[in-house]
Amino acid sequence: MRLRFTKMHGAGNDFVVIDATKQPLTLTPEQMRHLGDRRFGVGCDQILVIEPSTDAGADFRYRIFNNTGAEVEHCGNGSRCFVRYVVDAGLTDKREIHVDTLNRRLRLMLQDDGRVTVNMGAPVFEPAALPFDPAGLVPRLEHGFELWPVEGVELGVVSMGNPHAVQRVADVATAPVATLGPRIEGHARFARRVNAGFLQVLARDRIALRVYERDAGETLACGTGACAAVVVGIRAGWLDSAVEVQTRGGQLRIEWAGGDSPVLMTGPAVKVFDGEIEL
Ligand SMILES: N[C@@H](CCC[C@H](N)C(=O)O)C(=O)O
Repeated sequence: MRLRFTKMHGAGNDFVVIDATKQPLTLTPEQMRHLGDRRFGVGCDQILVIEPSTDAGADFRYRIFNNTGAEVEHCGNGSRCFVRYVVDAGLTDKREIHVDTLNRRLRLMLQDDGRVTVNMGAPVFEPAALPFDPAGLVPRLEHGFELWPVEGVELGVVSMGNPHAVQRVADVATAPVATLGPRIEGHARFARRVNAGFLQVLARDRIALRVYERDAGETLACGTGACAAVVVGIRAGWLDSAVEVQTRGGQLRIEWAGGDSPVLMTGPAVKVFDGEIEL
């Protein structure tokens, strides 16, 4: 099969985007892995498949697969690329788009400067939502927020639709992302594994962040990871309600008013090239 695709990135988190709005497409996990392979395939962190909506309230449905072929619930940087793609491909003339993912409906807005703002929904802090098993652990409370001792560090756990465990570090440049990241990602307390964030507070409105993503390993940016880090930082009393997040691949802006209010994420979405590959 010859497959047409578009390569895109959001702050360096890169995607193979596939338009399945006109005809259904099913790729095997092996085909996904081939697409994701940076030497033998195209190369990407995630694969995004855009489908027609199955619900009257949404404009599209989009599915997200890590480059291992595993389907996941949410991808912040990918959702911005999704909007850029459907607008540039003429699949919609709207600037405010509603899309269904595996477990959330997102509202996304294309800004005049080309950046995209995504209403990411509300964070969920209950350990069961990740799921995270805290049995036998005694958390340290920081401004009333639970930081859980796991692998010798303190983790704030939060679901943004997908699972995140965030730790504060003194310096992201020297943080043990490559060694500790996989240990947290695959820790037995996270039954569906977890994205491991390393957060450095630079000021009350500015952080630096690295994320060791579930399946994909460290990426240049993680949108849901940025949301998770900021909401953990706000709940722990380290951050104000609007924060610039410096990732290794670019800058994201995250806003959260607390409680049940949604997290807003604004950032870039860039097309790299169109291509075709034999699968
Ligand atoms: N890069 C993404 C997150 C992709 C999914 C993640 N690796 C998971 O397994 O949950 C983002 O920008 O949010």
